[in-house]
Amino acid sequence: MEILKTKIALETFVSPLKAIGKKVALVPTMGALHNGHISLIDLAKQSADIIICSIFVNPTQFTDLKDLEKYPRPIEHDLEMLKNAGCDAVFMPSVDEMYPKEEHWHIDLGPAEFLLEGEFRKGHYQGVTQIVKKLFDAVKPDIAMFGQKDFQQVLMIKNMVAHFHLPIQIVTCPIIRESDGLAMSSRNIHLLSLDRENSLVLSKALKFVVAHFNDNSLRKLEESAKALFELIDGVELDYFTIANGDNLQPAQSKNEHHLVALVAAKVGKTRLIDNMIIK
Ligand SMILES: Nc1ncnc2c1ncn2[C@@H]1O[C@H](COP(=O)(O)OP(=O)(O)OP(=O)(O)O)[C@@H](O)[C@H]1O
Ligand SMILES: CC(C)(CO)[C@@H](O)C(=O)[O-]
Ligand code: BAL
Repeated sequence: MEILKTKIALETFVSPLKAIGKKVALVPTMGALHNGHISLIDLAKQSADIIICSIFVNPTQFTDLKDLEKYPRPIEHDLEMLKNAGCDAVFMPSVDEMYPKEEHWHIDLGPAEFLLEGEFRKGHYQGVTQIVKKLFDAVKPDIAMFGQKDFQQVLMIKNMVAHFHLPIQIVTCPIIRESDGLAMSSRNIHLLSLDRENSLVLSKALKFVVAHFNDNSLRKLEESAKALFELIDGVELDYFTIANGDNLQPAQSKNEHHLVALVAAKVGKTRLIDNMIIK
């Protein structure tokens, strides 16, 4: 597995492969890898010849400095996991490599930018699309894999790709969960034992809404889900919503084509997100 730290090294690796017609997949990550990330690598292998994983903790998408400072960075373990998964190359640039000079970035991502995560992490999706565009420019992949766990992120990245007319296929990969239902996430490492137990309320509330979808109105379902959070000390709900899966506006009718339940909550000091597609 190649370890590439500069854009020049990346280009030297990838250009000859593209020149002979190899299909290149990019799996962007911030490291602290788990089986959710590995599932993205596995799916990439099914649709491309060369798999490149990027590891970069992108400062411009963090709205909370403490969150950035304590983001886990177990790089040796990550490299071992990627090698075992059959990844061809890892792109792990420094902050200076990706941001050599101060720059302004602002693109129109549509009204969904300001909802949900965009409301609680203001400017987050400008930072995410800024770095993903840089990664796309550096790798020039044919296809890029993203997790459904970051549902809104996939929507924002698709909007960015449309904005720049990039010829890149964006694939949404299913959420990988622990056996008790908790969605795998790099930040789960911060959950102390009681928090770990309490964290199950996210997936339980989502499952409740999916299971009882036909029994009640949308607003009643949301109320019942929210009530589950009130029962637990040490969990602070940011939002629980049933939304239109195409634009993330609160769903107005059960007849809408795509519906998704989305949740974000602070469990102890750790903020978690999760979602389940209803239809
Ligand atoms: N449980 C999961 N199942 C499938 N994909 C996942 C899962 N967790 C993360 N991903 C995807 O992996 C990619 C990289 O995510 P990232 O490195 O931020 O990891 P993470 O676990 O989401 O970390 P955190 O949410 O704590 O930042 C993203 O596209 C993300 O959606
Ligand atoms: C897509 C991404 C790698 C951009 O930094 C990040 O937001 C993530 O890990 O989901
Ligand atoms: N997985 C999304 C990246 C972030 O939380 O910043």
